[in-house]
Amino acid sequence: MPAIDSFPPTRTEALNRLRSFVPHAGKDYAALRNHDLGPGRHRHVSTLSPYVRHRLITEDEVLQAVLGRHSRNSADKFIQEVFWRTYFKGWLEMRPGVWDSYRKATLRLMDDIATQSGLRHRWEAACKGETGIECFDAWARELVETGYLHNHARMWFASIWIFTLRLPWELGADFFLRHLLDGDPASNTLSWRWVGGLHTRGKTYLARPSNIAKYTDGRFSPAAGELASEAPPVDGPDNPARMAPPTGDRFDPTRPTVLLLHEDDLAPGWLFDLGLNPLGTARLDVSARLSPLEPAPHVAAFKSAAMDDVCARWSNKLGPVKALSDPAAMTGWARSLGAEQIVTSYAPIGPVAEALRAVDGMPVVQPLRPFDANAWPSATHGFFKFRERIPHLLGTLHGLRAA
Ligand SMILES: Cc1cc2nc3c(=O)[nH]c(=O)nc-3n(C[C@H](O)[C@H](O)[C@H](O)COP(=O)(O)OP(=O)(O)OC[C@H]3O[C@@H](n4cnc5c(N)ncnc54)[C@H](O)[C@@H]3O)c2cc1C
Repeated sequence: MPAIDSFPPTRTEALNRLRSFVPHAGKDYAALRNHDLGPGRHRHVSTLSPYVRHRLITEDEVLQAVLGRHSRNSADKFIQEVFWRTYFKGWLEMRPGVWDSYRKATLRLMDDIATQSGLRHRWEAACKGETGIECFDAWARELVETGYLHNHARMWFASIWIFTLRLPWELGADFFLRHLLDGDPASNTLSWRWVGGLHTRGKTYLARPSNIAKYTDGRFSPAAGELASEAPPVDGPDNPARMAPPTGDRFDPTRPTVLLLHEDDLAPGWLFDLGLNPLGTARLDVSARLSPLEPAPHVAAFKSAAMDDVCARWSNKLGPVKALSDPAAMTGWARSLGAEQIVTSYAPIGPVAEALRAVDGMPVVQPLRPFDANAWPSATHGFFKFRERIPHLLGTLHGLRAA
C-alpha cells in the first residue's frame, strides 16, 4: 500500500489512531513494544510519530489521553517514549552546532559519493536494499515503500549501516530523513549519533543476531559472522558546550499580523487562544531543504496534505492563504496585506528555522509553546537525568495539575 494511504495526513486520522491505541498504552506496550512484526503489522506500537512530529496532534494531547485511561505507573514506558522526542529537541536546541556539523558533513559526503565509486556503490546498495543482508535489505525496502520503520528496526538498521557496512552515519541519517514520514532533525540526527556512540560518549548500540531473531519473532535470523560483532565508537568531536535554552518571543496581538504555518507545528489553535487574528496566512514548504538530495515523493506529499488539512480546519481564522517555498518572498507578501509582523510557532533547529533566517525587513515573532518551554531546559545531560523531571512536567500539563 502506498505510504500516504497507510498514513492519511489528517488530524482526524491522528485522533482515531490515538483512540484505538490508548487501551494498549499501559502493560501491553511495556511488554510488547520491542517486537517488530513487519510491514503493515506494527500493532504493538502507536504509529503516531508522523502525526506528532508535525503536530497534527500534540505531545500533551497524547499524554493526556493516555493518562485519562492509565495510571502514570502502568503507562510509564509509553510516557517515557513520548518524552524522548521532547528530550532530543531540547538537547539539540542547546547545541545547535551538532545540526550544523551534520549538514556540512552530509554536503561533503555527497561530493565523496560523486567522486569515489567504491563508496557510491556501497551506499547505493544499502539504500536499495541490495547488500545481501536479508534483514537489512528488507528494512531498507520497507522504509522506502512505507515511510515508516519500527523503532527496534531503526536501531538495528543504523547499527548495521555503521558497524557492519562501515558507511558514514550521516549518510544513513540522510537516507532516513528523505524517506521517513516522521523524519525529524532532532530525533533522527541524535538517534543516529546515539547508535554510533557520539551522543552518550563511547556508548554504542550493537545489533546482535539473537536479538534480531527474538524480536522479529523469527522472521529474520542473521547467520553467525554476517553482522559486525563489535561496535567501536565512531570518530567525532566532543559534544559542544551547552547554550541557554530558547525562551520564545512574546507577541502583541494588537499589531497587524500575518501567520506563518510550518511543518514543525501544524496546530495553530494555541496562537488563536493568545489573541492572534491574522490578516492572512503563509504556508511554508521546506521539503526541498531536508537534504541535498530530493526527498521521497511521499514525504513531500504528506507534509503538503497535512498543511491542506490544517488550512481546511481553520479556514475561518486564517484569512487568505498563500503557499510559499521562498522565505525571502514573505516580507513583500506580508507588507502587501498591511502586516507589521509575522507570527509563527517557534521553529526548532532544522530546515524551517534555517529558512526563517532568510526573512528580512519584518520581525518574525516566534512564541514557544509552554510544553516545550517547560521541558527543554531539562535536556542538559542524558535522558536518564531528564527522565527524573517527567513527573514534574506531567504536573504542569493543562488539566493535569491535580493529577
Ligand atoms: C536511528 C533512529 C532514527 C530515528 N529517527 C526518527 C525520526 O526521524 N523521527 C522520529 O519521530 N523518530 C525517530 N526515531 C525514534 C523512534 O524510532 C520513532 O519515533 C518511533 O519508532 C515512532 O513510532 P511510533 O509512533 O509507533 O512509536 P511509539 O513506540 O508508539 O512511541 C510513541 C511516541 O513516542 C515518541 N517516540 C518513541 N520512541 C522514540 C524515540 N526513540 N525517540 C524519539 N521519540 C520517540 C514518538 O513521538 C512516538 O510517536 C528514530 C530512532 C532511531 C533508532
